[in-house]
Amino acid sequence: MALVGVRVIELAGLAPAPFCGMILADFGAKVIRVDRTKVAMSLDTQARGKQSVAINLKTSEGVALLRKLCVQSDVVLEPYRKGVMEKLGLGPHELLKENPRLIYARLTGYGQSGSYATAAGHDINYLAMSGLLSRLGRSGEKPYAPLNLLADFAGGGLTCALGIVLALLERTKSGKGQIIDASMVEGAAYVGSFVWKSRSIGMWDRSKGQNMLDSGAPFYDTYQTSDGQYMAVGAIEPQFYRELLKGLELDAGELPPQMSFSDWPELRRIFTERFASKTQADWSRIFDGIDACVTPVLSFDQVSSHPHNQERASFIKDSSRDESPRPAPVLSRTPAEPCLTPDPVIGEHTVEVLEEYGFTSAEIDQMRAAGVVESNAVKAKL
Ligand SMILES: CCCCCCCCCCCC[C@H](C)C(=O)SCCNC(=O)CCNC(=O)[C@H](O)C(C)(C)COP(=O)(O)OP(=O)(O)OC[C@H]1O[C@@H](n2cnc3c(N)ncnc32)[C@H](O)[C@@H]1OP(=O)(O)O
Repeated sequence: MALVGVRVIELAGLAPAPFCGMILADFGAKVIRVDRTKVAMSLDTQARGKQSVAINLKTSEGVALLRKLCVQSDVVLEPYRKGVMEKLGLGPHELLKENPRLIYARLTGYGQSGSYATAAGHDINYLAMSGLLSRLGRSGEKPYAPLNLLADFAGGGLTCALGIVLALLERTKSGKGQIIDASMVEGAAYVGSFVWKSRSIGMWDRSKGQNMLDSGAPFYDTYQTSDGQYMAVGAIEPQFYRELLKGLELDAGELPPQMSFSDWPELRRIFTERFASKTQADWSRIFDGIDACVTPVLSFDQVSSHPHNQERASFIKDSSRDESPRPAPVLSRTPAEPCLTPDPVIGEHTVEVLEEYGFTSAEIDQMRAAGVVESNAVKAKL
């Protein structure tokens, strides 16, 4: 795997940093999540392949321990509000002094500077501040956040993982680490570069929900089928649009032109009526093999049994038979090998990791007795 040999210390966070850590683990990094002590259970649902060490950072010994782990690693990934790590004496400048090769990734909403830097927030706030949220949603309706995918994951976790991999690559030349300031506002805005930059060709001249790709166009939308399912239509180019009409058994000569904005409501009405006349399975059969850019909107239950996804093994099952997406993209020589065993319980690997980082059994026992660290065994399932 591409990242074998890379050691990552991930401070436990809510959603974006865990995803970033999981990407690194999927591609071979050893990712050690630092959890709090005295916590009933972890909220990290993206812990695949990680180890867990539980440290009480409200003790000076806990902070000293974390410092040792960080300076003997390649990457630190921290998801806290600006200033939290500095308050602990674990800011990047201190740690980089001890380990100049360290890559110190800071994944926050607003970044490390600016007047919002210390403000709390969540995906929807970051998306709002990126400008993108103002463009999302149907015409005449309020802006709509597409789950917490854009800021937390695309602009946050994924962009931060890119930053870490870039810094690792650069380190092979310079021998030096660096600090990564990953702001989810900026990451989301960057993911939205197409929207920003395609304004110059008039793609977004109309208001929200009335443009080609924001649910304005009838040929780029979803339609309900007679069994209450949906089909997705993305027939933008004229040759695919022609095939769409063919599949729907509509006569182009009797319809308004594809690009006539004023006729879009009427076209949508016709498509809606047509799609409502057959089931999703019927439409899938009709459009399979036609280059019309029409596909079923698959539910989580349907997705892994769809022949295409099955043929590519795009979804995997872990040892509990829980299904999730296989890591992407696929690398030809060094693909990801996602761990299929259960996620770690908090403190499951405390002893193992501390031993690996050079602590003696006596030191570990002493820290456990003093409540600096906690180690927990996996409960047997009856
Ligand atoms: C009913 C509610 C249940 C909740 C269930 C939740 C289920 C999961 C749902 C996921 C939802 C995801 C949502 C939509 C998101 O958008 S997640 C993205 C959130 N934003 C970010 O990550 C941006 C960067 N982070 C932040 O801005 C802030 O961390 C935050 C998310 C607003 C949370 O703020 P807050 O709780 O005040 O924490 P922070 O200021 O970061 O300080 C953390 C404090 O914790 C301490 N800490 C850390 N590790 C340890 C440890 N091992 N042991 C002891 N203490 C620890 C730190 O030292 C720090 O303490 P202090 O400096 O406050 O004294």
